[in-house]
Amino acid sequence: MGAIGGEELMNWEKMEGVGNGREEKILVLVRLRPLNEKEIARNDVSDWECINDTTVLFRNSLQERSMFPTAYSFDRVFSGDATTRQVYDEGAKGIALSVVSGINSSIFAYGQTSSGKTYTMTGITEYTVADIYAYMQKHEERAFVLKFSAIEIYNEAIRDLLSTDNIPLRVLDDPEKGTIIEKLTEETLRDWGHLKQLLSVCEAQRKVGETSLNETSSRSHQILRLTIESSANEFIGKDKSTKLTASVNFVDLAGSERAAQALSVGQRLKEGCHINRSLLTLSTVIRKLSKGKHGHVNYRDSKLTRILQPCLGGNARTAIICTLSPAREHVEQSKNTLLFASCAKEVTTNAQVNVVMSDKALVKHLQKELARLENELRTPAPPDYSALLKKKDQQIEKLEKEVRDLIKQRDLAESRIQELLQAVRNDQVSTQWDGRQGNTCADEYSSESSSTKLPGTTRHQENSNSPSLPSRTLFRTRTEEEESNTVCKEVRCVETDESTNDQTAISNGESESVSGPTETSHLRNRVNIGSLEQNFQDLQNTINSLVTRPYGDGDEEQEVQSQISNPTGHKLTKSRSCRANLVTSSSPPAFENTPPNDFETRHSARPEGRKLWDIPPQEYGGAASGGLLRSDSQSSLGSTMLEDAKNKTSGEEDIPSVDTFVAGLKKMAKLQFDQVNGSGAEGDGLGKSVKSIGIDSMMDSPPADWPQEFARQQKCIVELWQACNVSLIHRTYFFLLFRGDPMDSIYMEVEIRRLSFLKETFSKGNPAFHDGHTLTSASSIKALRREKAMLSRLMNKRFSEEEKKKLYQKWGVNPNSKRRRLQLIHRLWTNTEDPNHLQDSASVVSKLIKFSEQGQALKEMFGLSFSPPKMVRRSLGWKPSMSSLL
Ligand SMILES: Nc1ncnc2c1ncn2[C@@H]1O[C@H](COP(=O)(O)OP(=O)(O)OP(=O)(O)O)[C@@H](O)[C@H]1O
Repeated sequence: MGAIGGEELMNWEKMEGVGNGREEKILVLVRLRPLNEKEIARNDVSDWECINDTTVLFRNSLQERSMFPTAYSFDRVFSGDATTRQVYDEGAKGIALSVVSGINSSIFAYGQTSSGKTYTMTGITEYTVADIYAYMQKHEERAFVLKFSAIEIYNEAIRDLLSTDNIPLRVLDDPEKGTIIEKLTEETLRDWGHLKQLLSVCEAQRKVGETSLNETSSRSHQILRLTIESSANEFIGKDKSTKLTASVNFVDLAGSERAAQALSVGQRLKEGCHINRSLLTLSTVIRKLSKGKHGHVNYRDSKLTRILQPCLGGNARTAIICTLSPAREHVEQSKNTLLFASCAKEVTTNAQVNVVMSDKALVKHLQKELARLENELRTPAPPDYSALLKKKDQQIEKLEKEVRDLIKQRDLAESRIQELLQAVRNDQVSTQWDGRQGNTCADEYSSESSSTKLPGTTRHQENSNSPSLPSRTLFRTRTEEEESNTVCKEVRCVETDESTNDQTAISNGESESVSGPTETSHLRNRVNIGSLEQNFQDLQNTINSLVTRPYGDGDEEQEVQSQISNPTGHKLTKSRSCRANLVTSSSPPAFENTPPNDFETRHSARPEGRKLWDIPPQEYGGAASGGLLRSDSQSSLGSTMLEDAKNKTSGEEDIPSVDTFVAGLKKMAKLQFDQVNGSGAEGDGLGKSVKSIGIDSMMDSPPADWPQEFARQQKCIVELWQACNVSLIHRTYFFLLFRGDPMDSIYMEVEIRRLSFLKETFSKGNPAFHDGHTLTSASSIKALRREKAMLSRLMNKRFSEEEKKKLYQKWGVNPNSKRRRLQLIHRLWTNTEDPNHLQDSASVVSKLIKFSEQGQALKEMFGLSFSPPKMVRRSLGWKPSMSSLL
């Protein structure tokens, strides 16, 4: 038995330059076994030849596949006549004996079944242990403790080979020790004889079975672990005592096999599957590690790799002995083994000397470290004052700027408060003045008992053909002076004449329309309230920004806020018309508990039991783009085509349906019809203004030069659409439905007047009120932008790639640009001069919203077409046909 001396070991370490935490590659040895008796008996020949100490050659004597031999190089190769002693001495010894220097080490045997793994590992284990004992004997100055444990992994279950229990053991992750096996027996060795006895126990316990390739085939992976702890005798029990501790693993893997070759069935087949699977995981781990330690390595995919993780790229020195069978029938398996060996030689490990300090030594070391740190703290490095000063200066400068900005904002807020107060005073004065006139909105609310016949009724009374309207009185139930000194009026409108049969005027939730001074005054009040709301909103925005400032002066903020919330010492309460603006407010406004009045109870504008801020914005008329108005009621008119249009347009993409559009048109026409007849509803700034700019002309028959007039009106409408940011879908519906028929004149007129009013209102920066919701220039732009985005999303659904390509080309859009679909939509309806552009725009949008272009047919379906008016009387000529529509 060869022995190793301490000096020899130390020399070897110096020579190799390892053991101090440097990386080294796994040592890969290849051992070719000689042909066995069976193989010789069947005249098998070996195609493998070790041409030198490091190269093995595959020489295919049959030359079936390649004319040329293949050479494989490794750290060391051993031919069939090499002994295990040679393999140990010239290969594995250096690695195995690192353990005595406190370095973990592992020796693996890898190869196909019957290639000689167990044969080799038995010898290697024996020689290593013998050398370790020899080393211990030569180093009496150190005290050694040897511990031994042994496991086998059989069918993915871990078994303690030193225990007769067959209970599988669990693998655990210990934060300090890493992967450990729970309840594993670890025997402290008494002597070499004791170890020999334990090794024979393991051999007896290990699962071995007969296969056609190996009579004593190992059916499990075996890991024998020898742990050596050593410390110098002179320091034992003393402060300076340190201990070296390391383990050497002897790993005899189960052999890879082909079920067909091993003729495996039943239990053997099952074993073979587990063996091959865990070996595959080992190969994968090795392959990944051979490419560098980047990314995830699947150690946890098998118990084998999980337990051997430190040996594979961790804190250990590792040698792998790859065993080959020379027989021709095993060529493929041998090549696979060499492939594994080639990968393994690229894997690096990082072995370190494992020094364990005694508790006393550790305390001493820590005390020393603590003293060093305390010393550092006592004499800190001088700070960089100039850099600190510079930083402080910058902070001061920033804060000064913030203060200047805040002062500016405070001044602005103060001036807005003044403006608001002035506006409120003016409003009060005008209300009082209007009250004296007896014809104003304030007058309408002035007395519960008085019943005043309105001047606006005169016209109807003159007209004997029209039914006379009932006299109505609108009255105010409370004012700010009378009740809560509110700045905005809390008003409600009720009919005094409950007995009247005429409910038409209020059936839409609208108030009575009157002309003359009453109308003017009411309108002025509305405008005043509208601009007050705007002021209030602006003011609130300013307040919000002031309140959220990070460096605000608390007193200043409070002062501003108290001025805003109580500028006249009164509590600010918004009128009902202000409520929509308060929907976004986080706290409920002061009228939260105001019960619905008679008017609201009877009409759906404010559902009972439901607060106004609970109502979703769309119920106020969500399409605030000056175009389509949403209608809850769906037209019963329709055919398959209409239904189709409805289903396709009002569904998934939230496209207003064509009947919603038609309902809006009809409503508008009805409103204007009522205006002209004096029986209509008011309460809508838009309707009133339309009337005030001369609705009567609508009753004229279409002019003789109607085609020219139609072109002029259409151009005018298209320009107004653009100016008022009208919905593209509205434009498309309108454009496709009204194509120049003389009967279109009424709708054309209505559209022009509506849009002219909107344009004028927007140009003054005022909001327009319509159908219970507020339209502003900004809100219409926003809504249009939303609609364009929605249409652009539909491009992919409605057009094929080819069609889209053509469209991009036609509309001058770069087909490669990122936002090409939106760019295209943005180009639609922009050129108001070019009829082709308009027609093309309508075509694109109609396809996107799946709207049929059969305008005339649809018009008839919706009842938008009517007989040419009989112009008997200017004021009545179109009324019968119009009535039939409404
Ligand atoms: N180098 C060698 N010289 C002489 N005989 C050998 C050599 N290697 C292996 N043998 C013999 O070959 C047979 C199979 O060897 P061994 O059991 O070690 O193979 P194995 O690779 O461990 O197989 P398995 O994976 O099936 O357990 C044994 O009888 C063994 O004695």
